[in-house]
Amino acid sequence: MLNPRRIRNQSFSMAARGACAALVTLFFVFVLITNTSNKSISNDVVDQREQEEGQGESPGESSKNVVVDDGVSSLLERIKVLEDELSSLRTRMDDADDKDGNVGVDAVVAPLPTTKSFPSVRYRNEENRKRVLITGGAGFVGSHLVDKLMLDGHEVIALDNYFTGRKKNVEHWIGHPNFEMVHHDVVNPYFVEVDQIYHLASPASPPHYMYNPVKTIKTNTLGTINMLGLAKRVKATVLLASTSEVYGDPEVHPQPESYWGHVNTIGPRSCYDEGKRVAESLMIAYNKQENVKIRIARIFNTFGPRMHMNDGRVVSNFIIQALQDNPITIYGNGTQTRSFQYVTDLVDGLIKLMNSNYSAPVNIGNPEEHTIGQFATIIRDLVPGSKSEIINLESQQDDPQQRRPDIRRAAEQISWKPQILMKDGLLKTIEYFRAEIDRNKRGGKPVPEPVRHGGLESRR
Ligand SMILES: O=C(O)[C@H]1O[C@H](OP(=O)(O)OP(=O)(O)OC[C@H]2O[C@@H](n3ccc(=O)[nH]c3=O)[C@H](O)[C@@H]2O)[C@H](O)[C@@H](O)[C@@H]1O
Repeated sequence: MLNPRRIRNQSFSMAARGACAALVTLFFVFVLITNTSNKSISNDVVDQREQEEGQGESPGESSKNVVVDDGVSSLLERIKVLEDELSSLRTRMDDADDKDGNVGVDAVVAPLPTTKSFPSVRYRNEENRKRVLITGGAGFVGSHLVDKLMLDGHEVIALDNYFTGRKKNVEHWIGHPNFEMVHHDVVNPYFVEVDQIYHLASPASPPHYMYNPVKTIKTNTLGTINMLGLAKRVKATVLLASTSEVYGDPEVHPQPESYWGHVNTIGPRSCYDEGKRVAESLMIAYNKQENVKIRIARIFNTFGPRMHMNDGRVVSNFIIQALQDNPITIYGNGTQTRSFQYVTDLVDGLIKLMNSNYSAPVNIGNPEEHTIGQFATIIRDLVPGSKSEIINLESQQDDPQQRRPDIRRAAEQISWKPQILMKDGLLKTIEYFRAEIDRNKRGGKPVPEPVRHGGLESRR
């Protein structure tokens, strides 16, 4: 960054140096002319003598003496002016001393910006390096996918409209020659030459997707059409981040991909559930009709670092509550179940699916299932010394009562199964939120209250 004070003092210093140089030059000129004038004066004496001795006067000689005298005095005047100018510049430079008590030009030299360093990435030649587009690339899952693909040596373009994504999640790659962050909303078309498209853009937390249900539907329908249109044009493979929510409040347990689901088309969750169901239909239609290469991942509950503090989902809510000794809020009686996977397992599954030849939907989730009541106790026990009580609040409308993925297809088709135990993932996530809370407190910012379903102002 250019430092205005530094620039100002540099110009003072240049002016001062200029004035000094002028003074020195004038001094030498003065000495030279003075010598010449002395010579002239002594010549005059000789001339006068010669005149007295009867030799003729040279008419120019006496007038030359007058000119020399005038030149000397004007030079002296000029030197005086320059001395004054120099002294005024010195005063102005002293006035510009910085507030830390440092003095003059030396004090205001700010350090130049250092070159940013990046995590080291694998080298790939042109043939093996893919150009990859990730919609929702600055979001919780998207940013972990960016990390994995970048470290693996690919070129990544991340699109995000920053509704729930944050630049902070990918800032460690900004400026890297293989990475590009683009502010763009997928409801508008986007054109770029790529080999693969991971289409993740959409709010995924219930309070976020219920905040603007029309936009949620547009993102999942128009956004998916735009990405499929792009894939068709540039012959890219497109992967849709679908969801376990396509199964609704399931009547089959655990849920295999063959289960059609149980969704309330007019309930508060339908903007997301039906949005993703249409997105899956669009994928299949573009595949059948236009030959677009497609992959469909049905993602089950996922957690990890970079979840938003006000994400509102159960993992972030419970951890933030436990870390601050606030009541842990169970919606309903806590008998509803979920199965939680750590985000790096999900990212591995997405990449394996993308690089497979499999076009039908695949569940990606960890089958380790707990009731929400049990989960509250697990989290509190993992936060040493937490004094949080566990309380029950009103239940959420259409809240799925049981959820657990059948992951046999993932094992068979893409050789994937989760590697991280839920507890190990939770410990990492607790440390992440602990650091976030400390950072907020140090910055004097309030720690956001956990958001309830419908807790964000709905847009009417
Ligand atoms: O985490 C995810 O990956 C999934 O999260 C949500 O689905 P949901 O299972 O309803 O997620 P949460 O809001 O985390 O709720 C899980 C359960 O915890 C309960 N809950 C949540 C928050 C809270 O403070 N207390 C609480 O009891 C909810 O009522 C629900 O029964 C999204 O709708 C899915 O698309 C997404 O895949």
